[in-house]
Amino acid sequence: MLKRGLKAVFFTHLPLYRAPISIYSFSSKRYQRAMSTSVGQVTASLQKLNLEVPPAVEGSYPDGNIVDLGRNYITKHLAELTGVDAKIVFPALEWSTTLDKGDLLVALPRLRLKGDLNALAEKIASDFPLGGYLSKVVPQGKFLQFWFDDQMLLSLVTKEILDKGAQYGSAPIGVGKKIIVEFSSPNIAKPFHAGHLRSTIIGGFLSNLYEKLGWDVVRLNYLGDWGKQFGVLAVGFAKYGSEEKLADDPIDHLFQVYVAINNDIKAEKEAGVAEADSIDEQARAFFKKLSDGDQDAYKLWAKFRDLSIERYIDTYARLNIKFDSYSGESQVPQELMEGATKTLREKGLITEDRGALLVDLAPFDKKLGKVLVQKTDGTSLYLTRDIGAATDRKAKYNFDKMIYVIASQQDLHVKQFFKILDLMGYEWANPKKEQLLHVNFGMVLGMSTRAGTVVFLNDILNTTKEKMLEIMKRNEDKYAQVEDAENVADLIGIAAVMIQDMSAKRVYNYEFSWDRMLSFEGDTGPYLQYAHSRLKSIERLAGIPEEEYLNAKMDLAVILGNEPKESDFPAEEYAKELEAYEYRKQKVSYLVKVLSQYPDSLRFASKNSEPSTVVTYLFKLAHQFSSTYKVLRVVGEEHDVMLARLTLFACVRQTLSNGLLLLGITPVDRM
Ligand SMILES: NC(=[NH2+])NCCC[C@H](N)C(=O)O
Repeated sequence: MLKRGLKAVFFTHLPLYRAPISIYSFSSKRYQRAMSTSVGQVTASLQKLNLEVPPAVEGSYPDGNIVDLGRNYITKHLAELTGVDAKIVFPALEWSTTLDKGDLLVALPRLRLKGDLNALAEKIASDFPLGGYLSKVVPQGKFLQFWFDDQMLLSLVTKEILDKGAQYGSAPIGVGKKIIVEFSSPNIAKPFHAGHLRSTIIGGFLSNLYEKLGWDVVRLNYLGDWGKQFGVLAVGFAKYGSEEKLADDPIDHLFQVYVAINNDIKAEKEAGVAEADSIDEQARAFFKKLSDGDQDAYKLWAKFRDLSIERYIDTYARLNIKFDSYSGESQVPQELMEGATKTLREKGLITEDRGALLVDLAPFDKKLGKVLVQKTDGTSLYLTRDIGAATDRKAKYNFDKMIYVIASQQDLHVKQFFKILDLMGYEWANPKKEQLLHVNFGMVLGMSTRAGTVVFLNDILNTTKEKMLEIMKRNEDKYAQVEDAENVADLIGIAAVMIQDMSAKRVYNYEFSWDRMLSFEGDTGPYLQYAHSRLKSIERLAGIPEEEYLNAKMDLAVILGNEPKESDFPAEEYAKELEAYEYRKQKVSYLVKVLSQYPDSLRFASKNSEPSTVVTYLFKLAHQFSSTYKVLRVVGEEHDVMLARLTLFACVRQTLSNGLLLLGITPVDRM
């Protein structure tokens, strides 16, 4: 099953680097605090390498991001050579689209320079001090390409990765700020559908990401645990419920009960049972009792909820997700919803229609239309509960930012309640403040498990695991060697589901395909897991203690081996040797470049709330590793060469591991 033929793609595309200032927006005081602990370390490394310490442009983070260090260096000298302010130069330094176009580039028109820019590009390129940071500056029309010095990048990046370990890539951007990430939010007694799956995966990732960027993150699950459906469930439970089954598997049992009683409701409707005697009426009456605070009704409801949550906790743990709060629609204080309608009324935004209360949003935005905020019987609505919940959270947590991870199908709903909060006059709901954010996503097409209906996340994960085990068993010899195959299958399966979900931009729909996602070839979760386990095995097979190789001196000449000398070879062979050497050199150089880009990729991902940015990065890293490893063997080389190569691959493994964990995937060491 474990094919060696991993695809070698080395010119994968990177997103263009744009307007970096906004993603680093933190006050300079906070920045100073964050910087004060680590500036010494970097300065020391730079001095050792005889590199000048360029001034840190506000918003750069040279300690945790070597590319930023390079940006600062280029900014300083480009500002000097052109007379353009550093504040304009820094954000104009963009990522190159491919690794063969250098590391950073600048379009001179972006510096607002006038005159013959082609000639100016030539002049700057020839005057630019390389200073140990750069190997060359190449003019390309009105553009300048900056190439980092390979040895500089190798020394600084590997040191950075080894020093920071699991923290490589993090930056104190959000220190002192609080963010609420609301995600997953399934409905009790109803199926856990693809929308919940995606919300769980994307929300889990965003929470981890913000944490890595220094934010204080509150993970919040807003359960669908209120509404008439609980009346239906209570009536159903009296008829079909079993305490034993409830205790054994509450999520499944409640769903079965819900299905059974809904069938009865349907049958009643068809038979034309009188409203007063119907299940529907009993359900309504139960929910009314519950809303009015009846103790017995409350106890039953609380039991359903508590038992369900207990199960949720275990399943989310399989995905390394732990919620700080299981809130829900039931938890929204009545006063807050009443207060909201009162405020809206005072602002003259409420219209009444036969006892129901409406807000007309059309004058502000045609597409938002008219919305119901209170029903005739006075009970609340999904929308009103969201309004109340948001104000409640602001009071409780005083967040600086709140993200809702909800499917695109609810775009309108979210726009409506965001608009109402804004109309109510809350500063934090003002769209200009960008404190409320809806992270939406497209649909999953064709998802079903073996059992048919997806009742909860567990079903999806169990089915994936079974399928993964089957695939693993096809290779008997390999399978016999895997310890704890069940667990490994589970972890690879989870990676398969997650990577499939996060590979493309989140707004797109995708087709759920077992075959594709479980494949070890192509850009899949199993492929990334395989890359990680291979990296682990390199270290294992070398049989050298970590303490020894993690202190190796990272010398490019040692890693590459001696450059072939013409005198040592017959002419024909020499050409071949030289070509192989150059190829190896390019591979290593690109691998180090990719390693250095990890911190940037996290910041891009946070800017657009886009997990695919990190997934794309990890594939690029895995491909680059795979093609480099082919020409850079470890075992059998001289000791110091082995040590240096091991260190390089250890850095790749650390970065891959950090990225996988960030996505919510536990990397496997053997498979
Ligand atoms: N604040 C929110 N409305 N969050 C989304 C809740 C999703 C809802 N429980 C559903 O399944 O559709």
